[in-house]
Formats: sequence, structure tokens, C-alpha cells
Amino acid sequence: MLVPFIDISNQQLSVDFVKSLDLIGEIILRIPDFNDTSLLSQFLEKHQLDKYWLISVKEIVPDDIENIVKFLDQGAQKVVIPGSKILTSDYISTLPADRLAVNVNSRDLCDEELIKKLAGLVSGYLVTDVDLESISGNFFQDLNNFIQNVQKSTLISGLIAKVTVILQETNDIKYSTNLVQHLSTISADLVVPIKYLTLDSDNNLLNVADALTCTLKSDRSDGLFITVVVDERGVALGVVYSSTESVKEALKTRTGVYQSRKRGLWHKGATSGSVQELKKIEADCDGDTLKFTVKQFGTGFCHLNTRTCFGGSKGLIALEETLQNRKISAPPGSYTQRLFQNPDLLHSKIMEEADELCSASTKDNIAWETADLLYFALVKCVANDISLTDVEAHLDKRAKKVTRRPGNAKPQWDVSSKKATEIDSDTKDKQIPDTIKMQKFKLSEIDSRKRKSLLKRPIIKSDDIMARVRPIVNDVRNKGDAALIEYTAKFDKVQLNTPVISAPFSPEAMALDDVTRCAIDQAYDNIYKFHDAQYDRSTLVVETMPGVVCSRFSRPIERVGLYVPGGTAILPSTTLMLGIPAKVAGCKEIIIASPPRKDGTVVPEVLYVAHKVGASKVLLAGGAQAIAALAYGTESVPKVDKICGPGNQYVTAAKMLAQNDSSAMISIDMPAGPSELLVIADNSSIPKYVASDLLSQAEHGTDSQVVLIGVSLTPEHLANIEREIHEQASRLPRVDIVRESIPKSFILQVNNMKEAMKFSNDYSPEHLILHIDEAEKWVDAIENAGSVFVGAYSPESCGDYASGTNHTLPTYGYARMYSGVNTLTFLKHITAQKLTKQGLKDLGHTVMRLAEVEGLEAHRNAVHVRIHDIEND
Ligand SMILES: NC(=O)c1ccc[n+]([C@@H]2O[C@H](COP(=O)([O-])OP(=O)(O)OC[C@H]3O[C@@H](n4cnc5c(N)ncnc54)[C@H](O)[C@@H]3O)[C@@H](O)[C@H]2O)c1
Ligand SMILES: N[C@H](CO)Cc1c[nH]c[nH+]1
Repeated sequence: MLVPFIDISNQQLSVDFVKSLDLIGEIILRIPDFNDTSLLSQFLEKHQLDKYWLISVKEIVPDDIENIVKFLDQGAQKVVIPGSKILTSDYISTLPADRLAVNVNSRDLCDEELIKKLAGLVSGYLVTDVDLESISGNFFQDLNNFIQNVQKSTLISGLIAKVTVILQETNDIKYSTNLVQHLSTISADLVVPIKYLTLDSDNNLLNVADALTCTLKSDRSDGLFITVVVDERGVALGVVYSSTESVKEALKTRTGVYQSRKRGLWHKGATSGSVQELKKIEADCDGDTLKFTVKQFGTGFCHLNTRTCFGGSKGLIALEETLQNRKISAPPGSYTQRLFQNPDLLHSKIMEEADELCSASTKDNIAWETADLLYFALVKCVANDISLTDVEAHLDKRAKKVTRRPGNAKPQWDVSSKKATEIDSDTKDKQIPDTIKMQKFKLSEIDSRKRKSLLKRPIIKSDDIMARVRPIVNDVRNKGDAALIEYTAKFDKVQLNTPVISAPFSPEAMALDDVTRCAIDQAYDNIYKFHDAQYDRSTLVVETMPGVVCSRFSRPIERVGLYVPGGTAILPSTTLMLGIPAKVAGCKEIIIASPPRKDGTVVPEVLYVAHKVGASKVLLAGGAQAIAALAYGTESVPKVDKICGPGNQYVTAAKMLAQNDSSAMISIDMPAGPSELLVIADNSSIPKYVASDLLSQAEHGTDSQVVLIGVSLTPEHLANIEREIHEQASRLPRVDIVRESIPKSFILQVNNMKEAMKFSNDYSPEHLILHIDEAEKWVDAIENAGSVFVGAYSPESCGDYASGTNHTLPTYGYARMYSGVNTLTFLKHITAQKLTKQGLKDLGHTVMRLAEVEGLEAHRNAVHVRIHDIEND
């Protein structure tokens, strides 16, 4: 292996070059004097090295010791000190051995006594004064013996010894990969002054990547090195291949560059934007695998747009990602966003959680409280643009300190000096912090006004929303694509070059793993079957009286725009629910609109479905701006005839505005707003199923509303459902949303099924689930609901994704008069009639009389002129 050597008095160093050298491992820094700390501080400030050893030009004197400790505290990996000093200084010998290295003159290699004495006191050896000639002669054998002795003696103390060799400076010195390889056969590293190193091709200098890879071996026929890629926290992102060429490029650019087996040099992220900043390249213990540590940007490492090739994140990384997303755009009413905006609240919560953690005593409780505290602490970090990696860098830095602080508490926190208050851990454990619960009412105890208010949904301030949406719609109408791009940058924080992707879509952009693709394919087939069955392609023909034949046939709506929400959750399932009926109906042009991801792309699942349903374009925009583009058209978005799909209040308001503007010539499906669910449950219900169903809709948004009607529930049964709600909710990744939506939702206790059904029909829920005995028997009693789920094994999630029914349904009580999206949504019906002479003769007098009643003479005459002819024929 190669160890670069830098004399820090050299002012000419290129910062970029030093940064690249820092990627391959430890660097030895030579400082003029251990007594002078300022030069090193300046150097480190400029170069920010990760791992370095320090050696001084001047002999060490007793006064230097304090500074040596300072250097170690500051982060030096090892300080190189002559053996005589280590053995004679009481203080140095107490410093940790893994932070000390010794310089050994090549003449002393055979001094076994010295090696024995130093064993356990140091972990690094710098063999000096080696001349190039001797390295292939006897000296090599001596060095080999020395290394074996060192390894034996240090092994006992549990240390890993590193032996490095530095050559005497001569004029004609030439460093080669042969020399590096030669030394590596006996586990010695070659120290090379920076002036002999290069990242380019220069025959007189040693290329750093050549020196790094020359000691590696590949067990592959193509000679490539298996390369594990990890993030800064050591989490594996995936496995790729490297060659000497790719390592050269990686070191030069300090980015993730690999060797693709098919396509040659592969600059990771060059096309997807998911680039990597290179942090470290290391070889494994037996030199057949490389490890690249990187900072990953964009959607992630995997081509499937997940963070890693082994799936998404979890634990603290997942929490950090969620918080960072919330900071960019949080759902309305998000608790995390409230914390971002209110430092006082965050301060109080951190203090409160720290206090609760101190009082926690059982394992579960301690874990619970620690999780709470970590959450609030991380909110504070993210609010101030501090990452987990930054926090860990501090921990690592602290771990390098050799001096320890006493660690006593500040007086105001010193509980040992105060009279400790006994905490009854039993009571404490029973208090579940922030219970997530619904409001509760009994039908028999509320008056009609209260009942009416329970039937209402939260009031939407539609004037406010309209006032916000109108200028957006007008802008898009007047300025087209430019306005679309501008609003996407404003609301979605994405800068697009073009707002539209046209079919055929690139296979890479819709690449999915097999499991996801199969799931989508099965859902597609079921939804297709159910929607195809709804399409009656025959013509309806009725002879209303002899000679008068009326008919009706359907035709698809030609151009449709399908809105797929993407604010708080991206919904490929909505793409299925809208795209399939449009395809079944035979719409000629299908355009899908959905807010883009942070990297400006569309989710591959959405694109895959867009491709399956035959969409011609995907519009990368959300909210009112997307609806306006579909309604009026822009340079790149064709105007459509009908817009379908759910969305937030801005989407719904824009749909209503467009529908009311006759110049837009547009129709919409229905006002589909925030998701809602009503569950009717009796004592035969299974509490954990009931709770899971309620939460499945409550997690959609802070404005989602769920209702539980309990039919003569026993107090125990109701308590079990409530406990399940809290416990399951607390484990959800979207608990922040649920914490807002559940308290706005309610449980209503009734005495019998008749009362339950009456309330449900009056409420007209988007989804209705029957968790009751003999559930099918009650289906006949349902008058109003968007979609019904019958019995314990029909979770609403099945209708959301894959059973076959549609999930775009009327909310807000509109189920009273609207149906959910279905195949007919994308069809229009045309009627026709044919009258024979006799038919007209028989019907004509009725028509003429009615026209006379209405005073419409021309109508009457159109019949009269014909009847006159027929009668005079
Ligand atoms: N009823 C149904 O069938 C059904 C199905 C699925 C989803 N939903 C509902 O759809 C909704 C989806 O909402 P969403 O927000 O996640 O996604 P969305 O795609 O509807 O809205 C996101 C867009 O809103 C716009 N926006 C955000 N803040 C804005 C502001 N301050 N001013 C103007 N525009 C702004 C942005 O352009 C953004 O792209 C949820 O309420 C969910 O319950 C309903
Ligand atoms: N439940 C939503 C309709 O209100 C639809 C949906 C999409 N993904 C999951 N659920």
C-alpha cells in the first residue's frame, strides 16, 4: 500500500490534490516542530484531512508533550515519536498505544530487545533511512523478520501494527508500483513524498491509483475488482466493479466512478442525477475487494430509485430522510413543520422528553423515551441543516480525544445534590405519553344539533382557496409552460427544463423490481376485468310505439387528463384507477399529471402504469397549475376534454374553476377530496382489524376523517379497539399525520344496527366497512356510500389497490349523488331515432300540440309540413 508523505511547510500544495490523497487512507504529515501548533492548525483548516500521522523535524523535547496530547485531541491518528522517548517518558507511555507510532532506523531492525520493549506501547512503525538499493537485498529479509516479530508482539496486546517504510532522499529516486507490490508481499507500506505522486499519467511520477490497485488481486476473468459501495455511515448501498482506470477517474474527480461490465467507465449519476461524492477508497483485508465510501445524492444508489440496492432506509436514517422532506414540503398541519416553525415549542419538547427519559425505568419505557428524544433532537438538527453524519463526525472526533473531562453535571442539573424525588416507575409506565385517540360520543346522549354537526366534514375555506388558485390558473393559461415551470419550482421545489415526458417512455425510467411489477400487473388485471365488465358495448334499441325507434350508443371521450396526487404520498395506484377505465373506454389521448419527485423525475411505478394504459404524455406538475395546463393546454400540454382524479384542496378548487369557465370547455369527474372512512363494528369485530382499517385512511392526510360507529360495544371491547388504535398508530411512519387526523375523528356509540345504518346513510361516507355479524345481510340497507367493504376479511386497502373496484370516490357527502370513477366516467352516450312515415303520422299530432303549448311555431311546422305531405300522398 501507499502512504503519502507531506511536509506541511510546503506552501505550494494543491488543495484538490491533497483531498484526493486523503481518500486512500492515512497520510503522514511532517511538521517543523512539536512546539508549534499554529502551522498545523492552518494546514488542517485548509485541507480538512481525515486520517493523518504527525512527525516532527525537530527532536522531541519534554515541553512538547503537552502539545502532543493537544495534537491527538485535535484528531491526529498517530504521533510518531522516537523509541528512546517513548521508553523514557512516564507520560508518553501512558498515552493510548493505538495513537502512538515509533520511528525505527533501518539499522536497528534486528534489535529484538527494542521491539519487545515497545510492544504494547505503540501500534505504528516508521522505518527510516532505507536506501533503494538495499531494499531488494539482505535488508528485505531483515525487514520481513522485523515485521513478523512486531506482529507477534503486538498481537498479544490486541493491537494491529502498521509498518511503513520511508526511503532516503536521493536525486535519482524513482518510485514504482513494483516497489509498492514488493513491500506489500511482507505487509509493509511504502511512504512516498507527495512530489513523487500524480493523479495523471507522468512516467516520472507514481500514479496514486496504480499504487492503490497494484496490490489488489481479482478472481474474475475480466480482471475487475468487486467494489462494495457504502454511505458515510457504513450502510451498504450496493455492489459494483472497479478497474485501475475507473479508480483513477474516481480519485481525480472525487466522485463515484466505476467500471460497468457492459458500458465501460461509469460515472455514477451522470444521467440520473444521483451522483456521489467520494469520501474514501479502501481495500479489504485480503486485497480482493474495494470499498467506496460515498455521500449519495439524488434519489439513491439503486437504479430502482431506492436508497440502496437492498431496499429503503430504516431507523434513524429513515427518520432523517422524512424530516428533511418535511422541511422542504410538509403536509398541511404537519406536526414536524410546526416544530420547525416554532423553536420555543421544540425547546420545550426536548426538555420534556429528556426529563421523561430520565424518569423511565423499564426497558420498553427507556427505549420509547429515547426514541422520542432522538426524534426531537433530530428535528433541531434538520431545522439547522445538520445531518446525522455531522453528528457522528463529532462523536468520532470525541472518540479520538485522549484527555477526558470529568463530566460532572452543571449545578442546575445536579440531581445528586438535590433531594431526589422518588419516581413511582409503575405509575410512570402506565402513563402512555400523547395517547392517539378519537373523540367519543353516544347517540343517546347527543341532541339533533350535535348529530348534524357530526355528519358534517371539516369546513373548507373555499373562498380563500379559490383566491389562491385563480391567479395560478390564469398565469398558466396566459404564460403556458413558463408558468408551469415557475409554479413547480415554487411549490414542489423542483426546477424543470421541460414539464412533459412523452411516450414511448424510456425502459430505465420505468424499471421495477420483479415483485413490484408482478403486484402492479395483478392489480391491473383485476381492475381491468372489473371495469371492462362495466362496459356495455351494445346499442340500446327501443321501439317506443310502432314506427318510432329510439336508440342509444356510447363513444369514448376523446382526450382525458388524469390527475395523480403526489404531495404527501405518491400514488401509482391512482394511476391504475384512472388509467384503466380510460383505456377500457377507448379514450384516444390519455395525459397523466403528477407532481415530480425532488430530482425532477416521475416515480417509475407511475410511469410503468402510464405505459400500460397507453398514456401519451406525463405532465410533471401538481396542484392547480397541472389542472390549468390540462384544461387550457400549453405549448407542450395538449388541452383535454375531461379531467379526472383526486387531489388536495388546490387541485379540487382548480377543477371546479375550470369546469365553471365555459371557454375551457371541460368537464370533471366529481369533487374528490380528503379521504374518509366509516366503520360499523359490533362485539363480533376484531379490534386490531378495526383499528388497522381506521388508520389506513387516517394516514392519508391531516384532513382525513375516520368514523367508528360502535353497535352496543362493551366497554372492554371499545377499550381494546382504542388501545389498538394508539399502539398501531405509534408504530406508523406517518404517525405525525395520524396524530392530527385521529383526534379530529370520532367514535359514535349506538344501540342497534338500524341506528348505525341510518347515521351511515346520512353521513354518506366515501368508504364504508362492515365489521359486523352477518355483514352481507346489511348491504341492502345501504343507501349512500362510495364503496363498501363487507366483513372482517375485506380491508379497505384491497379496494385501494388491487381487488378490482375503483378508489377514486366521492367524499364530503357527495356519495349521496355521485358515483366513484368507473368506465362510464370516460364515455358519453349518444341517442338516435328513426321514425317511419306511419310512425310520424301517429306521433305527429302529439308533438304539434305540445309545440303549440310552448308557443314554438317552427317546431310545430317541422312536423306539420311532413304530415301534410303524408296525408296528401
Ligand atoms: N378521494 C379519493 O379518491 C382520493 C384518492 C387518493 C388521494 N386522495 C386525497 O388526495 C389528496 C392528495 O393531496 P396531496 O397534497 O398529497 O397531493 P396533491 O398532488 O393533490 O397536491 C400537491 C400539490 O399541491 C400544490 N400545493 C401545495 N401547497 C400549495 C400552496 N400553498 N398553494 C398552492 N398550491 C400548493 C403543489 O403544486 C403540489 O404539487 C389527499 O387529501 C388524499 O386524501 C383522495
Ligand atoms: N384511499 C384512497 C382513496 O380515498 C386511495 C388510495 C391510494 N393509495 C392508497 N389509498
